[in-house]
Order: sequence, then structure tokens, then C-alpha cells
Amino acid sequence: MSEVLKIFKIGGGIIDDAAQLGQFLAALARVPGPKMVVHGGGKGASQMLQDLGIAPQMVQGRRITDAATLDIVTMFYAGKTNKQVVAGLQQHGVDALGLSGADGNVIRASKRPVKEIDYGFVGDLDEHSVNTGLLQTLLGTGLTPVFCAITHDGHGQLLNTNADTIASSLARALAPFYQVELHFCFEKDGVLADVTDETSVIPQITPGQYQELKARGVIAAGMVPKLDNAFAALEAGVERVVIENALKINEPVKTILCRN
Ligand SMILES: Nc1ncnc2c1ncn2[C@@H]1O[C@H](COP(=O)(O)OP(=O)(O)O)[C@@H](O)[C@H]1O
Ligand SMILES: CC(=O)N[C@@H](CCC(=O)OP(=O)(O)O)C(=O)O
Repeated sequence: MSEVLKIFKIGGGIIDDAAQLGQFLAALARVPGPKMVVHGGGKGASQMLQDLGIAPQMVQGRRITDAATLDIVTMFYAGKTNKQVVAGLQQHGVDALGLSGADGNVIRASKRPVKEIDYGFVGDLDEHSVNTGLLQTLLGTGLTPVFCAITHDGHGQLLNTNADTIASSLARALAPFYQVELHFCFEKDGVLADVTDETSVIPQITPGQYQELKARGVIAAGMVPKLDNAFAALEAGVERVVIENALKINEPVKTILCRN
């Protein structure tokens, strides 16, 4: 039986709040065994872009990333945010190692082709994107890799890549080597039947129920790409996929995805 590997993706709402981030990282430090962290930071990046006079542009949950936007999100995700998460884990005794996709060629992406929309410097991942050998070596030494949303194309170009997609791709790529648990952690208690009612957490969702809830508009906005990535991971052999509150990872309330 292969070892359990837990991958935690943490989103913008929590990352931008120092107290909440600290609480999440303290809880994460108590999770035993090999683990990895993927962080977003989209909300903070949009604020920083606005402060610098650049209007953020999102289409279907993805940021249109021109050259100026790429410079700023690289500084924000791969710099400030990544190092803050790493320092927070070190504070709690976790030997964390911050990585962009370019470091150790750990995640190689390709620039999204221009179709109806030109997303600019946005990276898409495929089944060959993840350097699984390097990750197994790092995990084997007891390090906890911490990924930001910046990848590269192997030709010197950095690319901005949705953090939920990175988490799902890492989980899928590592599924042949570990029993992978993928945790999408954010500010709600799970997938809600009514987004205005925190107590309406749906404990389990099948792909069929997801399609129905999406068609009724119950699941919308950033939750759609998150669940698309989550179900793709489950279908590709990831053992367990969970949507939960970043501040309640040790509590039973959460949404667990089911294969059928
Ligand atoms: N049914 C739902 N349950 C929970 N959240 C939902 C639902 N429908 C829409 N949302 C919205 O989706 C958001 C999560 O997506 P997003 O902001 O992209 O997350 P993250 O920053 O963690 O990647 C929630 O904060 C919520 O406002
Ligand atoms: C291409 C693209 O959309 N990249 C995302 C990367 C950050 C992210 O995914 O942040 P959250 O997880 O906090 O939403 C962006 O720049 O917003």
C-alpha cells in the first residue's frame, strides 16, 4: 500500500488575512505525514493591480494577464505570498520549500492559445507538466513543497496559472505514487446549497448532482472552476477530494466528492 500524500490548496480570501492564514498554517503543521501546499492570492493581486492603476480583468475565473500584470502577479504570488506561507510554516516547525513552476522545472506549462479571448501570459497544464521525480525526492527528505500560481514554458517565459488547476494537476500526476488526498480550503464550510446560508453545506456530491446544481445556478462563480478541477482529479485516480473551510480542517463539516 502506497503512502498517503495530502495536498492543501488555499485560496485568496484566507491568504490575505494574516490572522486567518496563521491559524490555517498552525493547523496544517499538526497534519502528520507528507504534505504539499498550493496557494492562490487572486483577491490580493487584484487589489495590488488596482492600487498601481491597472484594472484587473477576469474571464470565467481566469485572469487576463498582459505583460505588466504578469510582472506584478509574479512579484505578489512567487514573492510576498509564497515567502509568507513558507515563513509561517517554518514558524510552526514545518520545513517548507517555496517553489514556482520554474524552480527545478517542477511545473512546465504552455501558453493558452488565443481563441475568442486572448488571455495573455496564462499557462495551461497537461499530463506531462509535473516533474514527479523531483517531488518524490523532496517529499522523501521530509520537506513540504509550497507552490504559487506561477509556472514557466521552458523557453524563459513565466506564466500565470490558476491555483486550483495547479493543485488538481499535482494531485493527478502524483496519484500513481501515493494515495493522494486533495483538500480545497477556502472561507466557506464546503459547497453550500444556498451560498447565503453557511449552515447549508452539502456533505457529499456526485458528478451528476454537480451538473444539476451548476445548471440551477446554485454553484456559481469561482466555485465552478474549483469543482471542475476537483472532479477531474477524482476521475484521474486521486483517492479523496474534499472542499472545506481553511479554518476548520480538523472538523467534520466539509463536502466530500463522490465518483458516482
Ligand atoms: N454553492 C456555493 N458554495 C460555496 N461557495 C460558492 C457557491 N457558489 C458560489 N460560491 C462562491 O465561490 C467562492 C469560491 O471561489 P473563489 O473565490 O474562486 O475561491 P478561491 O479564492 O478559494 O480559489 C466562494 O467564496 C463563494 O462566494
Ligand atoms: C490565470 C489565473 O487566473 N491565475 C490566478 C492565480 C491565482 C489564483 O488562482 O488565486 P485564487 O486561488 O486565490 O483564486 C489569478 O491570477 O487570479
